[in-house]
Amino acid sequence: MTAATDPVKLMKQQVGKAAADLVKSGSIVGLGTGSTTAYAIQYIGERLKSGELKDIVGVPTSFQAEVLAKEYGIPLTTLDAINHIDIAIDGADEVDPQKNLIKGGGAAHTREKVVDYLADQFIVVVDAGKLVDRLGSVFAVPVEVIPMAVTPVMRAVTQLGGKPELRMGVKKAGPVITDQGNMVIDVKFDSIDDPVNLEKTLNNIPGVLENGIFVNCADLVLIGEVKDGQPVVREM
Ligand SMILES: O=C[C@H](O)[C@H](O)[C@H](O)COP(=O)(O)O
Repeated sequence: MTAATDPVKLMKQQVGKAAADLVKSGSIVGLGTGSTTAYAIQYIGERLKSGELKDIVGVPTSFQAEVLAKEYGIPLTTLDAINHIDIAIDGADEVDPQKNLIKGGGAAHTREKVVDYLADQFIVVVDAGKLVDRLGSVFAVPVEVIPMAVTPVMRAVTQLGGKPELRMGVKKAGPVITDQGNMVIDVKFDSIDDPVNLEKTLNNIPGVLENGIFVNCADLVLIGEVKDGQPVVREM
């Protein structure tokens, strides 16, 4: 693995590697999405290539994860072909002290939620900048919406006290389109006091497919930090 030099990249790389080290031979592995998980996927591939790891099969949570897994030689499967997932490794945009998460900065939270909740062990990999006292402090909640329902869903989340913004593409005119062909509304709340209920309330709005609040799901949160110029990984 090429060493990263940027401190944030270094933290992501170290924490991704630490999670990849927890994967055992013979496992079915949920492969998350994002820049941190990308390092875990890379390192799982390197362990497979070196023969240290054998008989791994991955379940990708996005087109990005699928492409990376193929690049690093990780065989893939689908949920139709398996009856469980041993371990899932995935990033997050915010993590609170109860290990509740906001995910979906890469618009992949719908498939991630399916895979991460199915896993016997779900490991979250983040750099220290993702830790918050209360969900919603910094990040908006990504809400995947079917295209014809964007306007009524924006109205409904405004009535709940949120400030909605349709996520727009970068280097692409128009809105971001998810792997499912839908759109994403980022909803900023001043404060999320009850993530358990907000997750359900958002998903009950007609036209919403899934939102990025993950509660009671993470088993282990690994945090990458740089201390005295050295990358370290600690458990939450
Ligand atoms: O949709 C994307 C995912 O939920 C990511 O896992 C999340 O946004 C964290 O990504 P990153 O590791 O790039 O910060």
